[in-house]
Amino acid sequence: MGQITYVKSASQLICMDGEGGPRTGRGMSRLGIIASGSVVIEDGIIVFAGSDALAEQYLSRRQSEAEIVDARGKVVTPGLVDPHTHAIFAGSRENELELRLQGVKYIDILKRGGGILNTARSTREAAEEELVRQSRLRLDRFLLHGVTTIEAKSGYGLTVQDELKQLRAARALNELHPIDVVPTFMGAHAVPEEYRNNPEGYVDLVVNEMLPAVAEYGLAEYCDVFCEQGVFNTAQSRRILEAAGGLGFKLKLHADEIAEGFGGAELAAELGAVSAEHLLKASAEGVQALAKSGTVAVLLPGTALFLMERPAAARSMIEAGVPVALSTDCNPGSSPTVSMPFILSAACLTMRMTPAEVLTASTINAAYAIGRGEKIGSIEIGKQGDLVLFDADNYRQLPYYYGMNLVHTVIKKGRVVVKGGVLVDG
Ligand SMILES: N=CN[C@@H](CCC(=O)O)C(=O)O
Ligand SMILES: [Zn+2]
Repeated sequence: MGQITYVKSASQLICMDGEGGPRTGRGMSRLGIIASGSVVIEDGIIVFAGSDALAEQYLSRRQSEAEIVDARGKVVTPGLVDPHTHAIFAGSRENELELRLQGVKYIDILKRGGGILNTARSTREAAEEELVRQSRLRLDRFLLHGVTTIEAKSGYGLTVQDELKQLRAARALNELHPIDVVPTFMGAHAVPEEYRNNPEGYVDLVVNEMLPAVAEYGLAEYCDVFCEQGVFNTAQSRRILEAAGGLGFKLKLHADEIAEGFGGAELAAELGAVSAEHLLKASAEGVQALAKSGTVAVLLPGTALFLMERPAAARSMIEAGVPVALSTDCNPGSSPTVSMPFILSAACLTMRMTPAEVLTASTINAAYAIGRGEKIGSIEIGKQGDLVLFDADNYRQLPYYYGMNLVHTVIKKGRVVVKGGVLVDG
């Protein structure tokens, strides 16, 4: 008999069950709510989800003692999934907030050698253990905000050795922390200072040395590129992503964040990328292309807010049939937050997504954005036992109480890792 966790009598159990594949259109509003619902997890896997009465019947047939988690008065959702982070880094950049408040543009800070290049300096300087130490604290904070899986990109090393170091840190954290970390190689995050006058030379390095090394050590599942005016153009992005695809990486793209009509969404769709991310300035054609290719749009309303920019056109994307996911974009420059609950509020308030849509976008659709839709993102038999218990009467309160953390309990693979809003030791 296995280890059983019995999450008992939630006022609302948000199952997100029933459909294979990421949700689109009206499907994003179907939450699969069970009032007075319970979940049974055995050896980390969900073995029952349904009404309290049926849960009692189910458990009466089992011999094992169950650890009971009282969910009365709580909303229970799948563990939140953050499908776009740059969470493995050293240092911080609060000085840039003040620069931007004075009117300096984010991209101009990068062009002056700050921004991503600033974090690249501190990340290169940090020993691997120090990188793990600083990032681990960030992962603890993610967990306290109900996040049980994150994607994490490299891209603050920008040399072969430092990119590998960052990805090894991600792997170490995946092993030592309850949060699952899905690694993405993003050597093409910025052109480092030593290649300032030879950007093509840096693209050669990414293609000929970094990608093969990352593949050889099995350090990343995805490859991503910052496809943007003044960073990597569409031809360079295509070259890198095609090489990555040839080595077996799945693809992501930072697309259409800053420049209007740069063609990032179109490129992501054409290359069959799993996700296209940011999309603040995506063209109408680009949005149609994403709908056709089934590429998940990972939207980052916190970043738009923090950069004081107009957010992505989530409503048009949902109407066009694009599967939409949400993310913090946790990074030290454009979005220094780990709070998915805040992102849910921001998505409602700045992009007019509904409370039901933002829950779908931060669970099942976010799981599909990182290729984990069959394993996490919903409360269904056979899926991983990752759950969050919120101190709320109903799911609409989650984005409503903005800027508040209502997370009470977090369960990862059947184990209680946050209780009463506090990390559980061990
Ligand atoms: N835009 C590119 N990359 C990150 C920001 C990284 C940074 O500023 O350190 C983003 O997704 O927002
Ligand atoms: Zn990003």
